[in-house]
Amino acid sequence: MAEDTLMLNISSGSVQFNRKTNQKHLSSSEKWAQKKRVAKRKAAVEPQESSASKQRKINQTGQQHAQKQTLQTPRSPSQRSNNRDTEENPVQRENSEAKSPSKVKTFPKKAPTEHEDHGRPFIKTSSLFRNNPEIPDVLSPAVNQVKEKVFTSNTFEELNLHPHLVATLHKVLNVSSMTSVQKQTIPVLMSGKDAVVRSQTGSGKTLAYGIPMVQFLQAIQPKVKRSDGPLAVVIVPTRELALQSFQMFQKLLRPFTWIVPGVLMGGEKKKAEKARLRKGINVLISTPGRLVDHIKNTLSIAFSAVRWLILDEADRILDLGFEKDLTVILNALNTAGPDRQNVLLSATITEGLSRLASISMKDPVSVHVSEGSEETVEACPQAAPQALSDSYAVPERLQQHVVVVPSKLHLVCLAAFILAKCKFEQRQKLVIFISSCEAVEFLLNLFTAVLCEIPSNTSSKSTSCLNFYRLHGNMRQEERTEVFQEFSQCKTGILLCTDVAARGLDLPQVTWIVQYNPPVSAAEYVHRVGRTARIGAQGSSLLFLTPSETAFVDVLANHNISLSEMKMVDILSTLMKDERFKGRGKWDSKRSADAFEQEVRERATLLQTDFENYVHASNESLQTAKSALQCFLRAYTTYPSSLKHIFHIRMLHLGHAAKSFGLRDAPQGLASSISTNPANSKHSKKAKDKAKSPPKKLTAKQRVSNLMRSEYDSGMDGQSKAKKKRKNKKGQAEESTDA
Ligand SMILES: Nc1ncnc2c1ncn2[C@@H]1O[C@H](COP(=O)(O)OP(=O)(O)OP(=O)(O)O)[C@@H](O)[C@H]1O
Repeated sequence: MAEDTLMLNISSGSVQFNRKTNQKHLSSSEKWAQKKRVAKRKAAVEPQESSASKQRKINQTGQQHAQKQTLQTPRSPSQRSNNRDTEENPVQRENSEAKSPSKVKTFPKKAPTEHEDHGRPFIKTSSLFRNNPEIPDVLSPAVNQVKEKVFTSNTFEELNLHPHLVATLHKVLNVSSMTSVQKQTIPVLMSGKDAVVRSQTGSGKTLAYGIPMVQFLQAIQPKVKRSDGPLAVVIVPTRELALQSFQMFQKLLRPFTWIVPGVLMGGEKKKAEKARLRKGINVLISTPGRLVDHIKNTLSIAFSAVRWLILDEADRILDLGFEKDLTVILNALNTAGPDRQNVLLSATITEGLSRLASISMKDPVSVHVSEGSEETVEACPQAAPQALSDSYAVPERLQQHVVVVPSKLHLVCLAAFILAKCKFEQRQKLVIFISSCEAVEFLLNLFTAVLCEIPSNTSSKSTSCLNFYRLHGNMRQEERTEVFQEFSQCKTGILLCTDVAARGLDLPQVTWIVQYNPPVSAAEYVHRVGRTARIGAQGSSLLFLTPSETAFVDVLANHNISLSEMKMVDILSTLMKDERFKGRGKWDSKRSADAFEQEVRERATLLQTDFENYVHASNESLQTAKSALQCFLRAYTTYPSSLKHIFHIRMLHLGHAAKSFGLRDAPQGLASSISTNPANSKHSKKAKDKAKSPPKKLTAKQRVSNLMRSEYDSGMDGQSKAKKKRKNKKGQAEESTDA
């Protein structure tokens, strides 16, 4: 750790060193330090068995030198005992390090070495492969995976639909036979009943409600007019999903030009939306918060004609603490309208959903698709959703993997995986889930700079195949829409995103889903992986876990989800194909397995060095990395209490987590800044005062909700009260000027 601190100290002076230019000025102690760094780096990339004797020698020399240093600058007992990387109580450890500025002064500034083979400005990367927790074998328990048949042999002609609607399905939407969920849901909805629909991701739920709704609307006599206002209201949790559903309705309604669809969503100009509402929208698709905003502030919105209410991804809408918004919406609909049909849909039915069903529906029919029970349509089973909540169906052709990676190696492992798929394979489209907007931004910049760099000293092909995109709640709406459309259309690319993209999005031809940060629940796991293997297609997913998180595999098994293990070393060995990360020695493929592994480690270390050099090259990139780390840690504190035994901040090693953000050490004061208990923060008077007052306790649900709200700040319509107040005032002003 002492060396790490030294490096932080060097870089905080924003100095880029070059061995060639600095070497002749080195003093003997500097030369010694340099030798030690080279030796340590060598040891770091060698297999542990073969490097043992070398390591002993280094340790002996190091001990002698350490004695000298101790004489120069006294060190605290806690520092002495913490000199070794340890997994124990990392928060305490980080605090004790933060309190010891003397450690920083222990070493004179050193000229770092340059990597001999590739001319990288090289400072030093502490060993990636030492002091990591042991990687346990992951035994995914055998489960009876729930299977749902996607397609049926039944055609839409059998449903007695308007011929133009059938023609549109064939010609515009390219669909001919019904999926199982459509076969079961459409007749129920055409008979006028309410329904709770659960079927696996990518099984065609949108058309399952879209078709009967359009059939109903086109048949209304006299014909629907714009001035009738909304006859159908569709609520979805994210803006992208709102846009996607709107586009689907645009297609479906093509032959019925008198029925007008419209979308309302956060981030769009309210004034323009008000104008559209005044003109008249018959099928209104909206995110919850924005609809509530219009209910409160737009005079021209009226629900007297509403006959359909659809809550898509209904469990998510409830999860996010949108209950209040939903109550406002339901009250507005109930007081104004005639009888209407209510439909709730999701691939994951939770306790919350059945609660929602009870507040908003009348004798709902439960449609549940699963193998061997294609005809399972039960009337009024209020208890059924609860009973179903234990097992989730995932697409049959989805290959699910898990890889256990120590925190320190997370970054290089993800990078190696991206290179494996997008540089060395063809036509791969990846979606990578990350827990915070800041970390998405950070990784985008880092990967674009380091992985897409075209090396000047090799003749290797351009890495232009690495097409990075990003999607998260802190982006401007126009940018979000643009990225969503572009990524939908691209043949190959990598989307780095938060959970804003987890639900409902139908992104064509996605081949891999990577969960770089684990999801907050088994249900969210199901929705994330559901962005691939849609509508009977093939797809794969990879879940990253640290050694301390492997019990999450059992949580998934409890929902009948089984994963197969991928080995970290197999992912890292992709680096053997990339000449940019070639190690010191000449690599010969005929050499032993040990030598191969050593070369892999060396290359991984070089890649990590590149990341760290990029991060430490400027104060700006350093700050970005630090704040991304902080957001990652904050997100980590928000796992629900039922998963705290697996995902607890106390189980994280902050120094190792820092490595996964290209930082050479955990930033000072990190533990106190992310601590949920103010009593842990001993640095400021304010914090001490705070500690005296009892901490404000939030429930797990509130914490998740808060995180999600900030995550989806605009995307999920989650707005702070103050912001809402301001907006409401502005909205009222707009409304009065409009009117
Ligand atoms: N009968 C069909 N035949 C062929 N393709 C279909 C059919 N019905 C829907 N699709 C297509 O399947 C894809 C997935 O549909 P949809 O987005 O409605 O799935 P979903 O069940 O709502 O998924 P999620 O749970 O992830 O929201 C879409 O591209 C849609 O156009």
